[in-house]
Amino acid sequence: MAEQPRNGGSSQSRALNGKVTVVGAGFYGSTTALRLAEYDVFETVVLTDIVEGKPEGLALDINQSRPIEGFETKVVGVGGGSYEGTEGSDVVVVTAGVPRKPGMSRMDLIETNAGIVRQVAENVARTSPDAVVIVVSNPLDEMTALAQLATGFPKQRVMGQAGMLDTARFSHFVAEELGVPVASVRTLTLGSHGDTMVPVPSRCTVDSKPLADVLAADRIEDLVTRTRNGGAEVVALLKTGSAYYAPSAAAARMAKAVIEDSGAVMPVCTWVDGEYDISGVYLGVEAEIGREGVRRVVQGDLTESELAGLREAAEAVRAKQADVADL
Ligand SMILES: NC(=O)C1=CN([C@@H]2O[C@H](COP(=O)(O)OP(=O)(O)OC[C@H]3O[C@@H](n4cnc5c(N)ncnc54)[C@H](O)[C@@H]3O)[C@@H](O)[C@H]2O)C=CC1
Ligand SMILES: CC(=O)C(=O)O
Repeated sequence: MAEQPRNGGSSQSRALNGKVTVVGAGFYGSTTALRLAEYDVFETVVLTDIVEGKPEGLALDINQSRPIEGFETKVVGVGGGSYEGTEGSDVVVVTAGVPRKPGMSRMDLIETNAGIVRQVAENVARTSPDAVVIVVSNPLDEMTALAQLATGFPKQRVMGQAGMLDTARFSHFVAEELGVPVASVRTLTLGSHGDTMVPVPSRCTVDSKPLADVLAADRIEDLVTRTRNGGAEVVALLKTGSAYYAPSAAAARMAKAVIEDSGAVMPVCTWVDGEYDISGVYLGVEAEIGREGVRRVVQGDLTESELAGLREAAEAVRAKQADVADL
């Protein structure tokens, strides 16, 4: 008997809802589009790029996997920098921009990517004025602030993806270290997607036990450092380009939480206005995500040193975010 598609070939389709546009059909954008299509939640995933042919080809390729994987979401590719077909998107994921090379910091990308993100944001504001925007281009905290300025959207409708990824890396490292299922591990990272990232060991558990009860302090510190350098570790191994499997999983989950209005609480880069006594800055904190973007920032307990780290991160990114308006 021939292999059946995942849905068993049923002609009954589930209710699909809304449109998500992924800007940038590189490694991050194309894997995000694939994950979003495979969720089978959105009606349409639009993949766009300045390059002609690549998004169209990737869309055709993903669509041809529909009978095998059993999803009904359709992917549309739009090249040449056009936004035709993206109009009225509910969610836009901005992956356009250059990735870093070995030895570069995310901040080394700021001038090049600011020009790209500004141009993309202006097009998004014109074509999808009600969208929730999820920025991933680096340097993340600064590009998120720039996208909000350039779209003019309310701050809760523009957020950045970093904390989900950094948290996932931390969880993976803890699970590997202890030889336990990743599902038994809960971790958290806050702060910036850069040197002032704040992994939060006091909020980490393994099978509901505090991490400090199951792992020695010096090993926890090693994993904190490895998490802070998680992106650079992959860049050094790849030699060209940066990570995209874990990053795309993180961005796709955020987009899904928006369209499903799920209220999921996740670490994201969002506008902080008073929480932790920090104000007026885009920063990595936990937030409840729904159809309107960030419903609210969720303030959790932190130790004194973790709180000091978060405030330090806020000051570091505030200074850079103040400059992005001029880029
Ligand atoms: N926030 C995070 O956690 C992470 C962020 N990143 C960042 O995501 C960005 C993309 O990474 P990759 O996909 O690996 O790079 P890539 O080089 O594979 O793809 C970037 C794509 O953007 C396109 N592009 C450039 N200018 C554009 C414009 N004006 N409009 C539309 N498309 C445009 C390029 O043609 C290219 O296809 C980088 O800035 C990278 O640093 C990557 C991983 C994690
Ligand atoms: C590229 C990047 O930001 C990361 O992998 O963390």
